[in-house]
Amino acid sequence: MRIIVEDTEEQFHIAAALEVTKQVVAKPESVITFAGGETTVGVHRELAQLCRQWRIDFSKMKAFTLDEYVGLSPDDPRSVSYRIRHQVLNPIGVQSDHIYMPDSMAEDLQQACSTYDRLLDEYPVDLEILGIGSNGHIGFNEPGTPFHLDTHVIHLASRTTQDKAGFFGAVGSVPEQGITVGIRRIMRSKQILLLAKGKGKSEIIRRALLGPITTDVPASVLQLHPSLTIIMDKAAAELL
Ligand SMILES: N[C@@H]1[C@@H](O)[C@H](O)[C@@H](COP(=O)(O)O)O[C@@H]1O
Repeated sequence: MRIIVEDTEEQFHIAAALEVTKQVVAKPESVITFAGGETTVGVHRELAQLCRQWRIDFSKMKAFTLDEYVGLSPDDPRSVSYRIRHQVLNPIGVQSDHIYMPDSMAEDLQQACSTYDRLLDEYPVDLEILGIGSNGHIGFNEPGTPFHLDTHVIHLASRTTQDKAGFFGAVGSVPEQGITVGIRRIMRSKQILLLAKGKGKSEIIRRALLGPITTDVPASVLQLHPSLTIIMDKAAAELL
């Protein structure tokens, strides 16, 4: 496990963006999974900036989204897919036919999960970018989710619904379900980049990295990954 702690939020964004850039410079046809949430917004901004500044070619890479709210279309500005495409994938010039997302509008969600798994089988992930929920979730793998699942549909934990209430305007407006790449598949990626910033993540980061490996804290499974990098700001790392 490689741990990088940056003094400021700005340095955190730059360090994380550089990590992604290094991957693409070393292997232009990389397959990368992107995560939504507030943590990655500044990282995506920096990636777009690095791309503009250094003319890095991201056009050969393939991008997957880690999760999505069930019932939100990719054209809905609140969807994970919309935000990731507009924050980062479009600005860095990832080709639209190189962008994959789970079909969270499908009538048959199980089928949508299988389809996504087949795509992920076809394009093994080089770098998985993850945030962490305040309850330890990665993607939408909420506490209690078995480690052996591939892409699946879950009910959001009440803690997650509360955390996302601000973004959606009210608790009642947060979708009840999510579709997410499962932990088994996350663990198959060649490299994992876990990102955390802010004091609000410090306790769960301590439990995830130093506590027992348990489904109660889904991110704790990452301790078992052979190529895990964690980038944090000082506030998120303060209890380590
Ligand atoms: N499912 C997403 C995760 O992919 C994200 O990493 C996490 C942290 O979100 P935030 O960065 O807003 O704290 O929660 C969300 O619900």
